[in-house]
Amino acid sequence: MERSTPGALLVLENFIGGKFVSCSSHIDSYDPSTGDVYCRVPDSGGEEVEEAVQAARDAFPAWASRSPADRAQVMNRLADLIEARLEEFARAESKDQGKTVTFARTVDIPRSVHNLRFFASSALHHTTDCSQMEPAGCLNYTIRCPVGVAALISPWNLPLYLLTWKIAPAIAAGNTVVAKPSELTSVTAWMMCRLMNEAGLPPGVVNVVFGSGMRAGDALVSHPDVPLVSFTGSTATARVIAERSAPYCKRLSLELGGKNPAIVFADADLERCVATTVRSSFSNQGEICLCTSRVFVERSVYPEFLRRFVAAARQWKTGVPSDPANSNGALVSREHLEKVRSFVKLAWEEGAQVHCGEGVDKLEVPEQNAGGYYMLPTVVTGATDSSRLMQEEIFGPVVCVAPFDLEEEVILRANGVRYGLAATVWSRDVGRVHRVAKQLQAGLVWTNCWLVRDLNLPFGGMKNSGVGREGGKDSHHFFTEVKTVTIKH
Ligand SMILES: NC(=O)c1ccc[n+]([C@@H]2O[C@H](COP(=O)([O-])OP(=O)(O)OC[C@H]3O[C@@H](n4cnc5c(N)ncnc54)[C@H](O)[C@@H]3O)[C@@H](O)[C@H]2O)c1
Ligand SMILES: N/C(=C\C=C\C=O)C(=O)O
Repeated sequence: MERSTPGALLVLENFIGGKFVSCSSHIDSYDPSTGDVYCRVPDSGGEEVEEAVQAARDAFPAWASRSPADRAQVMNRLADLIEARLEEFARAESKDQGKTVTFARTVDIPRSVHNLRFFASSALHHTTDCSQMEPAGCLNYTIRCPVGVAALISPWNLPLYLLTWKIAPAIAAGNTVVAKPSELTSVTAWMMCRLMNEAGLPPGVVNVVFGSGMRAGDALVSHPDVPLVSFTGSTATARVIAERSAPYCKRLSLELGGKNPAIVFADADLERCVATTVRSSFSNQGEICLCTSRVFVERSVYPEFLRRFVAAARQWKTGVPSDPANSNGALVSREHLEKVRSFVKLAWEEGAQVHCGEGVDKLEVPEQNAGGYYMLPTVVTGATDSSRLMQEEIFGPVVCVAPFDLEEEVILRANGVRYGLAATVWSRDVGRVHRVAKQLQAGLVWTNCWLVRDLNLPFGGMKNSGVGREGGKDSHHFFTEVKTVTIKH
């Protein structure tokens, strides 16, 4: 059972039309590092969503008619205000999500600031198409217009980072939005709302409705006045959203789960490869959609890789999120911890080998954190390609390692899952890198690195990992309608 913290709890309110509006019912939110309730999140439903959509509709004409430069100025002010409170945001993100303060301070919050600045600036540089038709004497050109009220739904793993990844391109293009963050991690979105008026954002341009997917989320995606939904989350939820949106033919962007392979060829720089693969497998407790979940290693270097990898995984310290010595904090919730643990249990039951972590090493946390949702980085070998461990998204600090013999074989095995989000290839042979990258079914392929991101380039997944792409031009296209104008001169 979760324990309850005595004393005053943080109580969040919805942000609608530039004002905080209280809600009559709430959902408890837990501090994953202790298991204590520390915050109450509005349990919004149809009524609150209706109010927010109305506010966004009212604000749309004026915001859409502002120049991109004008909109960029407001967005940059919001970025500055968040940046000035970086430490406060980082600590709140850590307490809400379980991640280390170091990770929030160096990744989540700087990246949220960057999202706002990047999309503010990139909106100033988009061009449209133009063509002349001779001898008809016609000039054709395109115009891009904002779509209207955008529904933005985000998950719990990178709360402010993924929310700003959607809010920034949506409002930069002139849309107004109703956002719904995950009910598990709502605090930094609420903190950002507290800065919106000061940044000069007109009331109703950004509205945030907090609550569960089943109530607030469902009301939002099925609202007839919301023509566009950008969703990041699980594939299962995406299917429900697609069904609920279908009667209205809504425009959808779906950024979903992954089962990302890393492929290590014998000529790889093993030292760098091991260090980066430990990071790609376990960063943020393995709770990043881009985390490595399956590592295929060419047989001649497999024993050496495994020895070094297990040793490095043991060095990836797990514990209290505020301690700078720790690389990992706690998983987001008790339910999620149990789910991730169940995969390791399955590994034991199926006769796979667990080399370190869960069930092998001892995790030590102070007495006051005993109720927290901690789990050590866990390395498994001997799982078959068709096993649930090798097929299903685990989304926690568990990685499977397996040997391979041939290039063609490993491509087939890497592609042999329903997902297709990201892959990593380790080799010094440029020809091979190009050949393999081309054949991998993944929206992103990193070679000799991981998580290097240029926001100008498309981001998204193939197969069950998503529909559409976001980033730079792709986000601009998603958040605008294009129209062709023909003039006979
Ligand atoms: N591809 C990416 O960019 C990316 C990034 C981060 C996370 N993810 C994926 O997200 C998943 C983990 O996040 P999660 O557990 O929060 O996902 P989730 O699908 O359970 O929830 C995501 C969001 O959708 C809302 N939601 C749930 N049911 C809904 C419904 N019926 N209608 C509308 N909204 C609903 C939730 O409240 C939450 O805000 C993993 O699968 C992970 O891979 C993908
Ligand atoms: N959207 C991005 C990352 C998503 C991570 C998922 O957990 C990004 O880097 O732009």
